[in-house]
Amino acid sequence: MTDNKDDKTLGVKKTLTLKPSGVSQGTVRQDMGRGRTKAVVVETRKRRPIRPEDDKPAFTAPTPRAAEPAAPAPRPQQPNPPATRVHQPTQAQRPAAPAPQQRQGERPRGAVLHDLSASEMDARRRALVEAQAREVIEAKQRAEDEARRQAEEERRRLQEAEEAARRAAEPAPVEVPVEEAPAPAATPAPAERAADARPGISRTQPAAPAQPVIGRGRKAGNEEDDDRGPPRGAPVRGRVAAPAPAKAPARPKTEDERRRGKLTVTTVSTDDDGGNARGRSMAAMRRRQEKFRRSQMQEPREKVMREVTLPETITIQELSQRMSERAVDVIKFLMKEGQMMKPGDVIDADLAELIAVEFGHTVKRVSESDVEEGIFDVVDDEGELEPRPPVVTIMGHVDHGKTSLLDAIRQANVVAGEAGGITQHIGAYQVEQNGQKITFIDTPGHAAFTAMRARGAQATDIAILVVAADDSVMPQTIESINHAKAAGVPIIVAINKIDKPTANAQKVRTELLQHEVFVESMGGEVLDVEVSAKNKTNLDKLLEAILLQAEILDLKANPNRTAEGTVIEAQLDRGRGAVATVLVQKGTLKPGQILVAGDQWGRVRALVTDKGEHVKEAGPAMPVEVLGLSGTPAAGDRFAVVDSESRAREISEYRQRLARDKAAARQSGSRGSLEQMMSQLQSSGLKEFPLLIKGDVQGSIEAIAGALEKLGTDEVRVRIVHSGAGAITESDISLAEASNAAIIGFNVRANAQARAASERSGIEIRYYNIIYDLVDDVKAAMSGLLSPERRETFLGNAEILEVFNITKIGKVAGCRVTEGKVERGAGVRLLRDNVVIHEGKLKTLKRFKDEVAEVPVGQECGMAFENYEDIRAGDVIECFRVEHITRTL
Ligand SMILES: Nc1nc2c(ncn2[C@@H]2O[C@H](COP(=O)(O)OP(=O)(O)OP(=O)(O)O)[C@@H](O)[C@H]2O)c(=O)[nH]1
Repeated sequence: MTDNKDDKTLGVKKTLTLKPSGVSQGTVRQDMGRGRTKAVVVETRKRRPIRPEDDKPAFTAPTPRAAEPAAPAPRPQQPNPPATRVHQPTQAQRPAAPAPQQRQGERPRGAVLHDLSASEMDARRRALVEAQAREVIEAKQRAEDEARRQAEEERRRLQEAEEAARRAAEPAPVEVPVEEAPAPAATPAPAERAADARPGISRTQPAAPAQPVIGRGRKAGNEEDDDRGPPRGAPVRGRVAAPAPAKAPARPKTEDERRRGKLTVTTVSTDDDGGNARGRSMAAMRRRQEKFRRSQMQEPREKVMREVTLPETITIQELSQRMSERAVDVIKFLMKEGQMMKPGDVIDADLAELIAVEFGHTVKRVSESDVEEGIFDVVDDEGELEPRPPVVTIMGHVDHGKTSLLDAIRQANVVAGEAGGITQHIGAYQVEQNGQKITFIDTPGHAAFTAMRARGAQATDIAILVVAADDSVMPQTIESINHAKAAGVPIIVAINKIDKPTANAQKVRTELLQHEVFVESMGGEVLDVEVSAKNKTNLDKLLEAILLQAEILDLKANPNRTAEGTVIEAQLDRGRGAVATVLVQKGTLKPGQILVAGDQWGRVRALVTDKGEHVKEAGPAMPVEVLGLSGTPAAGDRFAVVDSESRAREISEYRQRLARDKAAARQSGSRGSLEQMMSQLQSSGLKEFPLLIKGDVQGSIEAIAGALEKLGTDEVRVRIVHSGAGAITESDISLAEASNAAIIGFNVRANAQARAASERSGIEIRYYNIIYDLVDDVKAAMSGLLSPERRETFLGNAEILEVFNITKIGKVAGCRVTEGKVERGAGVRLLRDNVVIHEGKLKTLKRFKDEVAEVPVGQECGMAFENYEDIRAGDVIECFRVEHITRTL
């Protein structure tokens, strides 16, 4: 059926399709079997020009054109057909071959044509021409669409199947020897002609696989030859099929091939992307997208220029924040400059300015002390001032009766409660006389407290100089006079112990003259009162003298403003945290306010008076305990209320830096443990050795510092590089390391990081709980008489998780060993907030029900102390071993 139709068409087309060249192309539909068909674009190249003699018409055509394609194409010889390289042979092509034979039999039709008139013939011809032209165009269009669709499908399939699909596709080409249609005379159907127009495909395609085997250049050359060389109709099948298809994509196309745009499944699948993109995988696509995204992200943001306020020192983090830059960028910049730093590192203003300018900002350098501006020494209007109680400090030589006198006044017996009779803690309290309040600051009289006394004098309005009538003026009496005079504080002389038979008040007055203290009875203005603390004699007179003096001083303050004052003492209280005894000097302090005290800050949690009462406010000249600070400030530090936490933090950070700088400034070049320093003292004649003292309360530290200072001679003395209340921290170790100081812990312990740091740096930490032991040790060392060393080895720490009350045994701590190990028989200490609560021995060490010799880290155990039961969950049990080693220098 199809054949007949073709025949008919061919017969007509023969007269219409004379093409100038030997190349034509089109699409043919191929039967794929099982009802599937596929359109394939083919190209047919005719090698030999059509010779006129071949076009012998079978019948006489009325038009010249009819004569052209008449020659029946001799069927091409089988060995030499020009191969139409098509992936699948087209069925449509095959019928083309027998066409000439069939045309032979059409002669009768031609005879009929002769009977038609010329006009009829022309009309028919035109109609045919037009019909065919339409058909050709439509067929071409369909063929192109189909080819595109097929190509797209194929490409997609091939991409998915990658190499495997390609391999399957490449070797498959079926070489269809296309009959050498002798001329346009063959006049194939339009679709066929389109397909025939691409015969070259078949010839070039096979060349590709062969190439990698021998050599690209030579092979390519051969192919070129083959393309042109073989006689018309010569089959190229052998060359086509042979090559390894896997290598095909690697073969570069020849220029000729590109120009011709030959189409194979492979080229169809690749050419859409220009051929090169064929191998691009999804991963590559994703990488490309990712790269693009990154490049987008890395685009510089729009810069916002800022004026960055720079203090003298600043952390990188803070600087970054002020510049609104990322700290990591600042660190990167510093890395480029060869400096490895962390966000928390402190840099000086010069470097900070360099960085800020580099990041495109301007800087405004300020003095660090600016942060305190407007906080302290705020001047009040005269009209706002109200009378306030006087603040009195009692000063004098040791044992002249200062505490006794204060006790007598306060009607409380503090002396009896003091360890060794020495006042170690400074207190402050208020008493009332005739309805008027007087604030007393209890500065201990021991020589060790010299420094504290000096500070106390600054906070006070009136100094009571206690001089024992039986002892008269002594060195510390003179020192006290000097401090009071330096502070511009008026003195009231209390001549104590007048009850004693050896008392000589007049001698005291006379001797005071030598130190420019002129009492009233000697023609001066200094009030003097003869008292007996023991018998409470003339205490009223003393208080009246104080009030009289206060009246002369006309003491006033504005209670209606933010509070400001001085820290009298501070300590780390077990359970209450940091507790600071402060003296409010201006304004009124209230709970909830934010306080900066020294280098510490905090929100006031509670205010407690000297009598233990919680109060809602503390006005001028009122001493009060403040709870809620982040740490313990130093005695003598000034405090003030600020409006925000950030301000408080800023000020406290500034003050911490200031303290660090001061400490660093004090550091010396010497280095070593206590023994090393002592040996250095002896061998090199070193004049001083540095110590860092940490204690449980400020008072103890002052006592230790004073005692150690007192040991000093013209040749050698102790230099305290730093002292403070609280646990020994890593920063203490680094300071000790920098200044080569030994560390003394008085009733405190080093935390884990500090211990590790001390081991690393070889800084010795000595623990004491009795001042005299400490002083004796240092004294012995200073005089070169070293007793056997008591070396303590830290074994481990265990945290108390729970406390059990067991009948007959008592309290047992359920613990987990958090560090090292715990040994039975070793020494143990109970630590609460790193402060030693108890030191002793273990009564029991159990794992489950069994008594064990030791418990390693990570395990849980039960522990109970000998003769001690005040244990709480959260406490830490420190386990240590003690060795006594004879010292050798
Ligand atoms: N006879 C007599 N003895 C007194 C009097 N006042 C104090 N004492 C004694 O003097 C000794 C020292 O008294 P303290 O009050 O501790 O003297 P202090 O100046 O506070 O001493 P430190 O705290 O060590 O600086 C004690 O033994 C008191 O009993 C007094 O008025 N008469």
